[in-house]
Amino acid sequence: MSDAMLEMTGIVRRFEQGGAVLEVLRGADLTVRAGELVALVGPSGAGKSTLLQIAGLLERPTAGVVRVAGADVSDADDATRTAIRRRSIGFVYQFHHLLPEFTAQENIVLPQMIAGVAKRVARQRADDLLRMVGLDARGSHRPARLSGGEQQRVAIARALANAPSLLVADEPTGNLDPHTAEAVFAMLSAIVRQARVGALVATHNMELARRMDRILEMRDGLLVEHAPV
Ligand SMILES: Nc1ncnc2c1ncn2[C@@H]1O[C@H](COP(=O)(O)OP(=O)(O)OP(=O)(O)O)[C@@H](O)[C@H]1O
Repeated sequence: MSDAMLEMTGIVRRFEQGGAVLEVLRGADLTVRAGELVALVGPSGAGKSTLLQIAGLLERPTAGVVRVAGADVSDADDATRTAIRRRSIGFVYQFHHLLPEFTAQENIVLPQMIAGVAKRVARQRADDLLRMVGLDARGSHRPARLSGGEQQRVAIARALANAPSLLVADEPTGNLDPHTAEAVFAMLSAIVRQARVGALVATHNMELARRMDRILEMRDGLLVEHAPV
C-alpha cells in the first residue's frame, strides 16, 4: 500500500490574459508521503503558489492528475472536492488568517464544527492541539493578545483540527523573526512526523528548505528534485 498523501502527475496550468497564454506549470510531478516534509522552492513568479492552490484543491489544473490520500480528485465535482479539502487538507499561510473576534480555542473549534464535529468533541480536540503547540494556557486569548509566533502556532493547530492527511503551507514562517521562525518550524516538523501528515511547504528560505526531507525546485514549469546535500 502506498503511503502517498499527495500525488500530482503531469500538472499543467495555463492562464489566458487578453489573448496571450501564460503556461505557468508545464507538466509538474510530485509525491508527498506520510510523515514527510517536502520543500517547494523557486524564484518569485515561478508558480509555487499556483501549484499549492492546485494541491490544496482550491484550483483545478488545466491538465494532469491530483490524488489526495489515494483518492483521484481530478474529475470530482466541486462539492466533492470541497468535502475532501475540508476533511483531508490543512492550510498554513504566511499571515495567520485567524479570525480576530474569536479566541484561539474557538479558531480551532470552528473548522471542526464546519466538518460536522460536535462542539464538546471539537473543544476537547482544540485543547489537545493547543497543548501540542505549547499554548494550553492561551486558549481563551484572542489573536491580538498573542505574539506573532504564538499566532502562527495557533494557525498550525487550526490546520490540523480535522486530522488532515496533507498540510499545504505557503511561507509558514515568512513573517517571523529568525529565532521565532526556527522554533515554529521545529514544532511544525515534529508534528508532521509524529502525526504522519504529508507536508508541502513553499519557502524562499533555503536554510529551512535544507532541513526538510526533500527539496523540489520549480523551474520552467517543471519540478526538479535537488540532490541531498
Ligand atoms: N489567476 C491568474 N491569472 C493570470 N496569471 C496568474 C494568475 N495566478 C498566477 N498567475 C501568474 O502565474 C505566475 C506564477 O505565479 P505564482 O504566484 O504561482 O508564483 P510564486 O512562485 O508563488 O511566486 P512568489 O514566490 O512571489 O509567491 C506569475 O507570472 C503570475 O503572474
